[in-house]
Amino acid sequence: MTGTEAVPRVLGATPAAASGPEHVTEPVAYDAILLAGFGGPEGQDDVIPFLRNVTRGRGIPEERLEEVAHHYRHFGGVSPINDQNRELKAALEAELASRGIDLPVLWGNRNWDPYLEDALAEAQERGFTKLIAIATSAYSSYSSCRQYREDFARVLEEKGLEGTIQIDKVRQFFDHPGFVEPFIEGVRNAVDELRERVPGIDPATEMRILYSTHSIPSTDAAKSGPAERGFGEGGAYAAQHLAVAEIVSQEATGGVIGWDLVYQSRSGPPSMPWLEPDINDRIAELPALGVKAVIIVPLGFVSDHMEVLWDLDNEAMETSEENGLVAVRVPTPGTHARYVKGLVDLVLERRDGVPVEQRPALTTLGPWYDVCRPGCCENVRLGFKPAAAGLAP
Ligand SMILES: CC1=C(CCC(=O)O)c2cc3nc(cc4[nH]c(cc5[nH]c(cc1n2)c(C)c5CCC(=O)O)c(CCC(=O)O)c4C)C(CCC(=O)O)=C3C
Ligand SMILES: [Fe+2]
Repeated sequence: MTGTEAVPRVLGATPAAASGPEHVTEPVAYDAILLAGFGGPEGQDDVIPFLRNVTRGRGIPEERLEEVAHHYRHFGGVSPINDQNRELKAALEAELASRGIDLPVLWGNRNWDPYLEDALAEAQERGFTKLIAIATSAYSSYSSCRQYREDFARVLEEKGLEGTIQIDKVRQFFDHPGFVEPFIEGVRNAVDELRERVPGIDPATEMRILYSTHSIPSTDAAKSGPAERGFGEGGAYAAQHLAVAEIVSQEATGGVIGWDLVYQSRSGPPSMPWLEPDINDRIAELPALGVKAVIIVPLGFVSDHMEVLWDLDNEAMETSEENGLVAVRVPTPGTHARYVKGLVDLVLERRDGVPVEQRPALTTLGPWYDVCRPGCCENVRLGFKPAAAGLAP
């Protein structure tokens, strides 16, 4: 700490995240923000081509694809994710305007229209050469960080824009207050709601908080984040979720209510290990512990996309009911004012080259890196691919 300002760093600073080549503290004159989304289908005809885009070369079993296609078909073939990103883009533009910041927002997706290619074409047309990307994913792993960076590099290469357009990326923001505070508020509200719905309930013994995130293959998890920091089997991915869950529990309940980190939306062949326990398996164990009500927190997700609507609001809710539990699902950050403000702060942090000591982070793991090391979050199954926004090898 420099002592200039009280930064809300609940657990104090950690040497591992201290200033180094992974943090950029030189100001950069960015031309625009690149909002990089996942993308989703917007009609029945889009469903299969979209799923082909997502799963190309991944070895996802046919039955799993049919199952996921069914989730989309249930909602008319429309994923909510594109509208959520349209709303986020509008909210970012309003926040930027209200703060007098002149940075246009270009939106492009990895897997569906509008594509990253379209956003880059627009950047080229408008003569932009320095973009700061916000990917709609908060944690470190292949799927939630590196895959975005590889796609930036691929599109720049395909368009012959390497060396002309620079794409930087804001740090993974899992422990930024703008991302975490909406969850704290959501858990507080959920506790109040459950007290009303289950009169006389004892939160300490009869409530449980389940922090849920996307399962990923165990090999991807082990490779998430820099190996040097020794995060163990679950890698930075599991460590980050555990640290954020701890903070949310402390801030929202004083640590009184018991909690677990659980996983959802497993894919891949059954023979391949993915992170566990599955949320539904954990829910089924809770009645035997005396639990009567469960608070489901979609801690791994920035908005209410398909995995939240289907796997939590449908499946996990049904499992809770079957097990005689009252359940509440907490909102995702979505377009919460604190989240939107936080994303703009993350952009300014890079534009202005804010010293690391002044960057807010609520866990000892962060503030996370601006530029990743060469092998960070590499996918061992798919092999090495070049990635933008990284340190030179
Ligand atoms: C960590 C993670 C996030 C980040 C969490 C976050 O920050 O949001 C995320 C986000 C998303 N994943 C999404 C959709 C899909 N993901 C799939 C497949 C996979 N996801 C994986 C992981 C993640 N995925 C993995 C390891 C696979 C296996 C294939 C592979 O190794 O790459 C498949 C194929 C079918 C299947 O296998 O399930 C689909 C359709 C959507 C759009 C939802 C909508 O339309 O609303 C979003 C935002
Ligand atoms: Fe996914």
